[in-house]
Amino acid sequence: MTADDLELADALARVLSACAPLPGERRALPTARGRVLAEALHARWAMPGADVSTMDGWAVRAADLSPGTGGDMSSGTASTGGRPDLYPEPAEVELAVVGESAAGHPSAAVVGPGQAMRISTGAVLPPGADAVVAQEDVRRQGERLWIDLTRAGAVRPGHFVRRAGSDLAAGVEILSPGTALRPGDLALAAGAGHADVLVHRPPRVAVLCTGDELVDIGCPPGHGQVVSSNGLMLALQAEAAGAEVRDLGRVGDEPEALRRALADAAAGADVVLVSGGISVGDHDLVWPALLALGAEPLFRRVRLRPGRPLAFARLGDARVFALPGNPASTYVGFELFARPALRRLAGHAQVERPRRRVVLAAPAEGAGRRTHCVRARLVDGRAEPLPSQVSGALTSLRGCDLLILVPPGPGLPAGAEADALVLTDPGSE
Ligand SMILES: Nc1nc2c(c(=O)[nH]1)N[C@H]1C(S)=C(S)[C@@H](COP(=O)(O)OP(=O)(O)OC[C@H]3O[C@@H](n4cnc5c(N)ncnc54)[C@H](O)[C@@H]3O)O[C@H]1N2
Ligand code: MOO
Repeated sequence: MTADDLELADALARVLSACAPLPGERRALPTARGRVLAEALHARWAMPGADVSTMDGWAVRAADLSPGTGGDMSSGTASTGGRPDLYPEPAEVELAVVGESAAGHPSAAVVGPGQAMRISTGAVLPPGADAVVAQEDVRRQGERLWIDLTRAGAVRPGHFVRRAGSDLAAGVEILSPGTALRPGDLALAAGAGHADVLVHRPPRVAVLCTGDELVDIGCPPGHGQVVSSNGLMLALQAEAAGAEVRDLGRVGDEPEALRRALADAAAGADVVLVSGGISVGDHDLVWPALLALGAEPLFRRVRLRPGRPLAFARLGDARVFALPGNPASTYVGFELFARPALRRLAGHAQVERPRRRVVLAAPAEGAGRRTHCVRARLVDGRAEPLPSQVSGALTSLRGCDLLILVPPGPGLPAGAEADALVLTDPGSE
């Protein structure tokens, strides 16, 4: 460990200062899910555009249904539980049927005193009417209608009516810049008059694995060989973070080939993710290759386990993350640094994984002067470190829900509290 090793927060700050939201592009709504809005959206019209019924039933004048206001209170037979009642409330009001207002077919006819118009859910309230009675609360015979007041209850103006503009007034802001668009947001944009939106362009990511020992997925490894699983993992992690990924496969530990592969990866990419070859061995050639290509070094190592030899540089327009080849180091390095970079480029306001204070179900080992990023599962609300924490062990990533940030020092006992980054919400996927 050297004085050059950066604290995690400092390293992340350097990463983020090299990333600004990418320019906007217009997208049709069906293709904008998950994208981040680069403009404020306003309602092009009020919603609903007119007073509409919320029930299938009858558009009426509320005054006709209130005793003593002129409706035909035909049968004063309200139930009084068998007792004689000196002032019986009328149980029914009789109205005359006039026309229909159906959804998509507003009626221009006026509902006059003593009249009711057939109306469906979502249909425009006709002129003259100010309330709706549900069809379950009436009886109809030909052109006559009797409203059962004991069932309908107090029918005041606005009863079962959704007022014009009650959802949204015309011109109000409906979605602000920086909103990550979800299906409900896009439905709102559509309803309020938009067919497309200005969203940040997604970051373009190139993934490259290095190492003479690597063989392709599906090939049985020979003696001393390993399957190159990091490329797949990084491509999927980057895709899940909203990036467009170009997987360049693998390149051997040969300087010229590596330089060519890195230059190719950087061309047209916003971010390059390189796995392996970033330690200090004779065959760790990624850093020298980046420097030879003229990359601007931004940091070389971080106080992190797994993932100490994690380097960051700028090569042309691309930000290059040189991630250590051990699978857990690659995984953790992506989560802590590359994912926030991709989210910043994509325009998200919240770039880091949500943090949660967790209680440890078992002890978590410390990593000396480094933060130990312990892979863990969430079990009954407690953080249970996965059995293996070896950076070269793929099993140390199996079912990983959380990255517990064990501070530098001797570690934490069972029952202790620690901050953790939440990777998944168990049961939600
Ligand atoms: N003298 C020192 N040696 C090492 C140090 C150090 O500080 N001084 N750091 C160690 C640490 S910590 C790590 S982490 C590794 C990082 O090494 P590299 O980034 O150079 O990675 P490689 O040597 O290329 O590979 C390490 C390991 O991972 C396997 N690997 C590589 N690529 C893939 C892939 N695409 N898919 C799956 N597995 C991969 C590789 O076979 C090795 O087993 O350096 C330590 N050494
Ligand atoms: O830092 Mo390395 O990633 O511990 O194995």
